[in-house]
Amino acid sequence: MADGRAVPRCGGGRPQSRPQLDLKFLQRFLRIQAILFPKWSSQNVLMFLTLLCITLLEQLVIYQVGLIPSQYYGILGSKDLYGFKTLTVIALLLIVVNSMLKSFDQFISNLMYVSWRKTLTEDLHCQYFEGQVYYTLNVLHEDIDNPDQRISQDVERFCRQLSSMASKLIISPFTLAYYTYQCFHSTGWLGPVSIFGYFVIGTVVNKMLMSPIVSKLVQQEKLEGDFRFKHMQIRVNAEPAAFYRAGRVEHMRTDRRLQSLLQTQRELMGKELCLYIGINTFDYLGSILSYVVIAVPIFSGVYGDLTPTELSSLVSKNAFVSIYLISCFSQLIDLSTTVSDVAGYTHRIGELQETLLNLSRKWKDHCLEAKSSWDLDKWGLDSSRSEEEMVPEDTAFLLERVTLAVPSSGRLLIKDLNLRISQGNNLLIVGNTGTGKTSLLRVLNGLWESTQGSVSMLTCFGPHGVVFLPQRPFFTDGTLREQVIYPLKEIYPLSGSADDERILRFLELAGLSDLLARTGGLDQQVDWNWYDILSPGEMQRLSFTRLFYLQPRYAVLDEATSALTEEVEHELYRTCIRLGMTLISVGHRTSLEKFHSWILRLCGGGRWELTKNEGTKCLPANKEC
Ligand SMILES: Nc1ncnc2c1ncn2[C@@H]1O[C@H](COP(=O)(O)OP(=O)(O)OP(=O)(O)O)[C@@H](O)[C@H]1O
Repeated sequence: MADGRAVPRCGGGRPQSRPQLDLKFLQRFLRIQAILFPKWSSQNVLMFLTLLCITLLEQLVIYQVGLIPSQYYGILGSKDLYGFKTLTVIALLLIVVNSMLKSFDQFISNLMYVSWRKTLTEDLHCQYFEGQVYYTLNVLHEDIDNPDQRISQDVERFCRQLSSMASKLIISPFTLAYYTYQCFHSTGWLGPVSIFGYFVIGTVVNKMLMSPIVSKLVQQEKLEGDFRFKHMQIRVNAEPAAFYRAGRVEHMRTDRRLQSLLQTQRELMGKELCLYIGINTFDYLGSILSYVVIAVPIFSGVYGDLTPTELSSLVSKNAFVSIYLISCFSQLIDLSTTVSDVAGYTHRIGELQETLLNLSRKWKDHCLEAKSSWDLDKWGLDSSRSEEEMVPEDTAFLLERVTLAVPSSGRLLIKDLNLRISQGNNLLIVGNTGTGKTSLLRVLNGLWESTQGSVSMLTCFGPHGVVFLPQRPFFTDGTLREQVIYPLKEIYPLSGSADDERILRFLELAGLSDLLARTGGLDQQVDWNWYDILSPGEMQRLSFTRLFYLQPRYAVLDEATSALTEEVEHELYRTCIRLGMTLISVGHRTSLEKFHSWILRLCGGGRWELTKNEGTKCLPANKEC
């Protein structure tokens, strides 16, 4: 049996279409935007307007700062001391205002980043934690890799990059419109048309250069997740690895993942190099284009009647507006690397959203079909069940001709199983390794679907219904009380000292009285990992304390005493029965048989045998077992 430190695999990843800057990207991007901006709330509008005002002011100040050098030339040339002092004061003021505006611009972008990250992550969490979606995604589903990394790191980077572009994107329509008008005013249609044409060419070239970057970035993020997962695996399994003296082999395997990540990063950099060359070429060609725009009317004789002085002043004026218009476009083109990053993260988040949506839809359909109480949000407090749904009163599970196979390989585990689990009829499930004992419990729990037949759970989860103790004990971070009452969020049904007394009594019954001294109290915050400080036996005892506390009508125990002695097992089982629980156990020890009135033996290949504990009672279809 694995201990609770085992972590799920990072996901294989079925081949997906190559992520590109295509329609799929646009769909995914717009879907994310719909989450970030569900409506124009007052907060969103205020943030947008503030950022717009700041960036507009910034542009104005930058323009004024840009004029200062030429004013200095004039003042110094005419040796105007008063003018020099005044201009210096103005320059200092403008610099202070400019730096403040820039800082506020950055500050607001950062606020937007936090707000977007919150909104997007919470939205993903809603779907991820709905029903058993996180289980299906991490344990059964292989469509996408590293969902944890997508929710944490990819969302973070997406929001960071998007916020860094925000102010430039917000201001660009205004500056483009203003300088296009100015350019048209100075150069006629030739200036704006040639600059816009140049921008279109630059965009097309950049798009071609960006597409391979997007797919490489998506690949790099997957390898980044796999590398981090490897470290997490070592972190949570440090002790077993150390027992094996596995440092060298783990070093080699971790390095292998690192090498593969670095190789992809190098390839990504190679592709980015082409994009950088494209961007820089566009920037420098743009500066020449402004003079080409001016040169055409000069050489075609449009300004033939102007004197050289008039012509140079006209050139200077026209060059300024066209250079500025080109620089507005260049700034947009310079965003190409950020846009390709955003596109990569958009694909990864989009894939996750689609998978989550798909799984949560399936889960809802499954719940509707099963008409069961598998909705854990109503944990133990399910009052929505109608009278008819509760019948038969004493039945917890009803299985009719259930066939069960391994989801990934389709290997047959159980065929045509009929079973009614009712109050007072304790059932022991036995069988060789891999015959499907835990899988049957997964089906009872609703984690796996049966291939054929119907499975009905006619009770709810929690104190009034059924509690599962999984094969791997699970502990969350938190106090001793939080471990005992898990997964209830607050104490139930008693409060205050009465609840404390119950917990202390059950800790004693489970043989864990000393744990209270170790933690320093029920509500003492502990900074340790429960898996590191408890032995496997203690973990199982603590799981039983939880069971005693919740005191359900039905307890499903998957090898829950495998790390304990037969005497301790005897005591724990006796306590469960004294507390009125009906037990469904999976186990290998014959010592367990005396607590169960029925024994279901799984024989592999779909065969099974159900016997009353005093004498064997084989069902005809399976009597060859
Ligand atoms: N998430 C999974 N994906 C694919 N196959 C799985 C998964 N979980 C279990 N299996 C396979 O299903 C089969 C039945 O597993 P199950 O855990 O039910 O065995 P078991 O009878 O409880 O064994 P044990 O006595 O060792 O606990 C095994 O062959 C196992 O490898």
